[in-house]
Amino acid sequence: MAGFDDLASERSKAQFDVEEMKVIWAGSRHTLEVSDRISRLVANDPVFRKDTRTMLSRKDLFKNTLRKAAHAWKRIIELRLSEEEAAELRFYVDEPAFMDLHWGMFIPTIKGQGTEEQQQKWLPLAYKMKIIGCYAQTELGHGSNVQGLETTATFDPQTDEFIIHSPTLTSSKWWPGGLGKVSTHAVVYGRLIIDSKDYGVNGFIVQLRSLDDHLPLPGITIGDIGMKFGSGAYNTMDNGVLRFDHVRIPRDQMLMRVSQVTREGKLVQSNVPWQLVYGTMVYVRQKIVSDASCALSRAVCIATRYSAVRRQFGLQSNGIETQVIDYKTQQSRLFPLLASAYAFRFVGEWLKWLYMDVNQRLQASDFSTLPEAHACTAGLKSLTTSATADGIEECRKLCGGHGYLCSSGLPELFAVYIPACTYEGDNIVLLLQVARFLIKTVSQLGSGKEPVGTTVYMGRVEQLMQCHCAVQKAEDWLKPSVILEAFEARSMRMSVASAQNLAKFDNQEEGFLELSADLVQAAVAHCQLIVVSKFIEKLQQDIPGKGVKGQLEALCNIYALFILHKHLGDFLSTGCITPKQASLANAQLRSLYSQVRPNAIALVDAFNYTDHYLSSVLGRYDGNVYPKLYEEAWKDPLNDSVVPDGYQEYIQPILKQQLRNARL
Ligand SMILES: CCCCCCCCCC/C=C/CCC/C=C/C(=O)SCCNC(=O)CCNC(=O)[C@H](O)C(C)(C)COP(=O)(O)OP(=O)(O)OC[C@H]1O[C@@H](n2cnc3c(N)ncnc32)[C@H](O)[C@@H]1OP(=O)(O)O
Ligand SMILES: Cc1cc2nc3c(=O)[nH]c(=O)nc-3n(C[C@H](O)[C@H](O)[C@H](O)COP(=O)(O)OP(=O)(O)OC[C@H]3O[C@@H](n4cnc5c(N)ncnc54)[C@H](O)[C@@H]3O)c2cc1C
Repeated sequence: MAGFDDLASERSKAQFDVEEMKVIWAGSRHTLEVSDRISRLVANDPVFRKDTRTMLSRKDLFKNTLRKAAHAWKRIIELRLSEEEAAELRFYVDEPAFMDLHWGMFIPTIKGQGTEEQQQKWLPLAYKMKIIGCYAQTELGHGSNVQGLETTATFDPQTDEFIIHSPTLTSSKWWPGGLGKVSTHAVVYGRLIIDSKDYGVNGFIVQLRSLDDHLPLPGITIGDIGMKFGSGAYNTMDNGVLRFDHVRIPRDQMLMRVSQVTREGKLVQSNVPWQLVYGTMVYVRQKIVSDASCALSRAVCIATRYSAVRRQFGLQSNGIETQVIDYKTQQSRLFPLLASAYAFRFVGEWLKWLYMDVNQRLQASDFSTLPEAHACTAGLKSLTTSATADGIEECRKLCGGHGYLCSSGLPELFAVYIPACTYEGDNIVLLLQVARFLIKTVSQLGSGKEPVGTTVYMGRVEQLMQCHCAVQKAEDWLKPSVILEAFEARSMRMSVASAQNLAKFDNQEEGFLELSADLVQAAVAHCQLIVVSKFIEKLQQDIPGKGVKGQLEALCNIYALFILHKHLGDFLSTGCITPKQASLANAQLRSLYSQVRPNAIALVDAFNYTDHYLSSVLGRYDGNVYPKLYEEAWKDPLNDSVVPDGYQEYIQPILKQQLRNARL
């Protein structure tokens, strides 16, 4: 039968060791073992079923999410899961919920911005879930501009308390996940006011609801902000609104790692940079980059499997039609996304390392790498989430009409994923941060301050401003040194051009605003260089398993040449390559697609996703698409009755011409 045979035959064609590729994708044998075991545990538990999600009303959907969250917590305790296993379990439950914010932002904020004493007091309560917390930063009037927040935290020396207040409508907290209906506590960001002086934004731990009856505490108005994009999707989350009317908290509930307020009302600064108040965002952005590869690979797995099952046109000699995956247009849309999923996986792995390294340095009072960590997390979060959101939508189109059905899994994945381009920093706002960092780095060239980390290539400014690409034949594009030089030269030249244009302005801030669209492009070029170079670095490691390295090399080249093709204007206008070299790159790309084609199914099998996680009829491991699509359609509540509700009221009168007669 179509599907079963197609995917089995595809699997038999694979030219590499899929089990070893699974290890590379997971990061290690240990991680593969944990994710494999936990994903199956979730898949086999009926409470974690997902198939009715899009049919439920908001209230039922939300209650169902609460049920799953409680069950997940119960299983974590019963099975004595480690922190790593518990995180995997929440991941595979695959339903945005208050738990994400409690574990993903509230706890990390206390760890990163609380003193030892504060950590000792709050963390045990949070770890045992005796309190549930969220991250309340964004307000109705301000999200991107954190320094523009209006909530105030005024020190009262009489009582040794802070008074938390929302002075305007626009100062209402708006968006925090988990806030609307569940959280008992929040880290609230507000302006620290002492003796009428404004000391800028800081974090404060505030209890919101009673631990006895869950009612809001006096002075607190709280609720959900309403339905969001898509059915199901992110509506499992209670994004909330919160207002304070002179709510008092003890002084020791200001997070005091960065600065402290003494009993006398004096502000004392620590030796750590004030930007650590933004630290949780760096942590979460890093996490979002890793998650981008999960979301993109999930969509790509569905679209690739379905493309091998789906046949259209072109009767072959055996009388069957062509698998759509064999069309070159399908390959040129699908395989760059497959390559991007692997590229984002490896850059995410590297970013995790970078984040851990920065953290260790911070503990030892070395703050030197913080600006680079901020630029990398901001830039890569922006690059990977934008590409993933676009990629999921492309996968939907790659699946034709059936991709538009909820049972394909793609509409919900898209709806859940797209806010990643906005939350944790709007993607354009974040790229402008990268641009500032690049302009600063360029302006310091020649000053004796050598660029470090991901900007080290800028130290070779003279060479990169003049070099000529050495490609003479298509295969030359397979050399990592050639690809790297082209990407470095493009990024260098775009940053230098932006800096030169900026220098023409008397007022730098005005110039930055005027040139911001170009600056964003320079930032994108730099971030794409990081992704390409980290993929190349990954290939320099020892990679065991028959044919595994060869496949990864092909994917790395596809990613790089696809980006080159997509941004050809940049490469040509900066003189990094010639039109002839561009056309050779295109020819090489076509040849790489042919190389990947027989391995495509095995390359998505290496993600090791269960059918439960994919939740897609089109992406089923067994390829049994048509019978299951057919079966799925009959489950729709509209099909509960043969004649629909409303027939007698609305359809019958039309058919019986009662309405027309009434008008005549
Ligand atoms: C179906 C699957 C379901 C499973 C679900 C699983 C999900 C798991 C993933 C997790 C997902 C999360 C759910 C969503 C949660 C969302 C939460 C939020 O959105 S929280 C709110 C986030 N808000 C933002 O990101 C705001 C963005 N704005 C800013 O960060 C700042 O305002 C900024 C940086 C734009 C401007 O800052 P500022 O006004 O201070 O000005 P400057 O630009 O001049 O910066 C001054 C100086 O500081 C440096 N800087 C800035 N930021 C940082 C930083 N974070 N770290 C270090 N340094 C920083 C900047 O470079 C300047 O330096 P200088 O040397 O002076 O140039
Ligand atoms: C699903 C979801 C979950 C969220 N969860 C949380 C949470 O848990 N806690 C929390 O505190 N917040 C949360 N947020 C809020 C989120 O962090 C903000 O929405 C985000 O930071 C963007 O800010 P904004 O909404 O103010 O966008 P705006 O800044 O108003 O953006 C509007 C437009 O203006 C542009 N723009 C803004 N500034 C500039 C500039 N300087 N230069 C050029 N263009 C600019 C943007 O690019 C965008 O196109 C969440 C948001 C969503 C959607």
